[in-house]
Amino acid sequence: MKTAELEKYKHKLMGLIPPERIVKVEFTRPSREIIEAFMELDGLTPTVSDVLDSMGIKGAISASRLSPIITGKKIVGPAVTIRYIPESNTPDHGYYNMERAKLADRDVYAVADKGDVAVFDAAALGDVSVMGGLSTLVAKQWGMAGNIVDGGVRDVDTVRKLDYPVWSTGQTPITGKYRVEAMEINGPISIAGVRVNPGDLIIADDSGVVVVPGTKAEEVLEKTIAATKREDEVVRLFESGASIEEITSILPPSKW
Ligand SMILES: O=C([O-])CC(=O)C(=O)O
Ligand SMILES: [Mg+2]
Repeated sequence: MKTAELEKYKHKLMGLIPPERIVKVEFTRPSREIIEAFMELDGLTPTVSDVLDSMGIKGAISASRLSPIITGKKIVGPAVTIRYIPESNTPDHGYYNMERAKLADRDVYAVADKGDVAVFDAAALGDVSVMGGLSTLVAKQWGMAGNIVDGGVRDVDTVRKLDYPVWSTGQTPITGKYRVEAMEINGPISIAGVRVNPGDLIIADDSGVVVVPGTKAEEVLEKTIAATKREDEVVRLFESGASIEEITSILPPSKW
């Protein structure tokens, strides 16, 4: 990216990644209204996962694959992305030659808007960290909604103390410094086999993570509200002792 376009972010960028590896800083995000409407719903990721199934979209990832570091959290926000690949040298080279580490997490927060979700494609290297306590402090301070890390996270106690929502492949003491290299900010990435473009809507809770294509966010919201209402009605009918005929009549057969 041209340095001129990054001028606006100059006061926050730490220069952790060469500027030409920042693909874009402007892109369309789902509106605040859509995000808030999703946030109000209970049982969120399972219902959205069903809706994506019905629309033929691959977007859901289980919590056993990307696990919440703090349970009981729910986040909804537009994705900003960062992609890592492994270094070929062992870390000794980096330490011995006092090389600069190639983690760029704080630069992805620097080009994000408040309420964005930082999504890390770290090649599913769960034993190697691409963020920790310092990273969490910066992300929280700058108003990120949370992080989704297909890779490792360390300083887990600090992440919990700062009460910042993070889902990850692994938790580890082993740093990614000199083990991985940040290749791109805000390009398309994949996490757990699911594609993420910047501006896609990320939804995460205790059941897992779903990725909703940005352009489909409104349609998915409408369908999710309708499905949630149907399920709430089933619960109400069960609790009020309604007949099985009555209950099954309001749900599509696929629900059973
Ligand atoms: O080395 C790392 O993985 C990053 C780290 O500890 C931090 O952000 O505090
Ligand atoms: Mg640390």
